[in-house]
Amino acid sequence: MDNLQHEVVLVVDFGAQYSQLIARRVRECGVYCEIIPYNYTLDKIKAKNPKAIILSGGPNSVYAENTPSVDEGIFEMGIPVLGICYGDQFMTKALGGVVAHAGSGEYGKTAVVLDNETRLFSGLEKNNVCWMSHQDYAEKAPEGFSVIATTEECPIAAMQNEEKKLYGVQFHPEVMHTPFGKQMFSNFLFNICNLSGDWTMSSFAQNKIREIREKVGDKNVLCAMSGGVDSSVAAVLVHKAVGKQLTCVFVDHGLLRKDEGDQVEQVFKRDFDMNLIRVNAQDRFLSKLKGVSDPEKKRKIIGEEFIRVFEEESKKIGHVDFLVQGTIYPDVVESGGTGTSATIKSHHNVGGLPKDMKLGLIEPLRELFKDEVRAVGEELGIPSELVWRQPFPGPGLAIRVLGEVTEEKLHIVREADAIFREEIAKAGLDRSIWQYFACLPNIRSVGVMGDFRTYSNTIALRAVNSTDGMTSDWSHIPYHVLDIVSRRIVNEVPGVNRVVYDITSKPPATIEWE
Ligand SMILES: Nc1ncnc2c1ncn2[C@@H]1O[C@H](COP(=O)(O)OP(=O)(O)OP(=O)(O)O)[C@@H](O)[C@H]1O
Ligand SMILES: O=c1[nH]c(=O)c2[nH+]cn([C@@H]3O[C@H](COP(=O)(O)O)[C@@H](O)[C@H]3O)c2[nH]1
Ligand SMILES: NC(=O)CC[C@H](N)C(=O)O
Ligand SMILES: [Mg+2]
Repeated sequence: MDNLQHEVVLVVDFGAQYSQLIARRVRECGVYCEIIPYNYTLDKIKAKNPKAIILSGGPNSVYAENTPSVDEGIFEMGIPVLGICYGDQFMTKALGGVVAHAGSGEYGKTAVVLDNETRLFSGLEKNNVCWMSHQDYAEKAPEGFSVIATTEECPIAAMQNEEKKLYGVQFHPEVMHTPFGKQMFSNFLFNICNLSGDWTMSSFAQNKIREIREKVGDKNVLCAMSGGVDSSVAAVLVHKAVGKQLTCVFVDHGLLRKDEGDQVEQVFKRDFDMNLIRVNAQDRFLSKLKGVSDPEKKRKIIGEEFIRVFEEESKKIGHVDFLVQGTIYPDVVESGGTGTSATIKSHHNVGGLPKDMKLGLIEPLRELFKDEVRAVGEELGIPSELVWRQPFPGPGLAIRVLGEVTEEKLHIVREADAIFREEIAKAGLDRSIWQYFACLPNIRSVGVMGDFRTYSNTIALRAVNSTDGMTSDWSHIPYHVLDIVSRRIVNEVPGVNRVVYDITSKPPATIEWE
């Protein structure tokens, strides 16, 4: 993102589970926000010209050895700093206060008394509820700080030094369970930091288009186009920037849903005035995946094979320098790409990329969450049917067939998935469920059909609600819909005798099974 264009707030990530939620809350207020790892140097931080810094929570204790710390020079930059939980404890210790292990921790919803005469809590109810998750606490605030919130267990639930514009809260305003969190962020950004809120999707799109045009010049660009939301939005941005220098390449890797290849081609030709090449690469992907059952290996093989296809296509076009991908922020976070987050799974387009790649990458959506991508899509006038299409992962059915991928298993999961999608649409639920699909868990079990014993496959159905794919709840599909889906799958898909419904949220599970 070009920092010169927007006011920027930085979130220093101390390894919290939900640093990205802090960034979301800030962006929801119309302020651009980026997450940086705690070991960023002061020079690098200053180069981003932040208007404020927020310190995240984290699993460590500040009084232990070798715990994450950020350059304390940030407290001297003259910009407002807000510490959250571990971030609050870090600030307390760094500025001469005392942090200790509390007798008992506080977890979950907690009653809190706020000083609503302060700028941070202005307009809020004095007796309020916040969400806590800590076992350490600030025993003594640093000099110059006053206490502005308390809970029963925590004498310093929030503190401030107005003169230095430093603020700390022990609770988590970024989670929905702190109902006043959003207002508190807004108070911080607008009352305290005096920001204007200049982050809008239309300014984002215009800046990106200009940036891409400058970067590409008169070179040629190839766009990895899946027919999904992210790559469609990325392609339209790049097309607006460089027009005919762009060629889109859609790879049919044999891991697509039923009839998807033809549908993508049709929709693309109908809705976009761009060049599209469809590459039929079913055999080469399947042969590379033969005998491989480890999910991370599968992802990396697919990621690499995608790039090899793009490289071959770019040679055919001649003089292609850049590859556009619809990579979005959660792909980067989950692939361990922010520097502090753990690798959950290597998204084929980030952690799965080969090291010796020759094409330069253009990823205009790399900092955006899914809902923001959709907002950009609407801004650009992309048809809403496409903008609101449910996500489909690049490695496709290969990560929905657990274990080794074979033609036969792909056929089973593809047919089951088609039935599930058809019934969801019939029930009018296709817009209200964020993502829904069938998966083949590689389990066989005993059944009885027509008086015969069967020993066949289980299909697992998964349906979730989410806004950005980072967290999700399983969706409460009515029983009568599940009932018809189950009966149809067992009756119509040979090789299946059992259907189960996945009722885990994310976390602790993930949306896809691999
Ligand atoms: N079959 C494919 N052919 C070409 N490129 C692909 C294909 N599948 C995925 N990609 C590339 O990988 C990127 C990431 O895939 P991902 O599924 O996250 O995004 P998407 O398909 O564009 O959107 P959605 O999340 O809505 O499915 C895509 O944006 C695209 O650049
Ligand atoms: O393009 C992609 N390449 C991948 O490798 C990949 N893995 C997961 N997903 C999609 O990301 C969202 C979050 O999925 P998980 O909870 O399974 O991590 C869900 O929407 C998943 O479908 C992927 N998309
Ligand atoms: N959520 C957090 O940031 C926890 C901070 C610290 N580990 C504590 O237990 O108090
Ligand atoms: Mg996709």
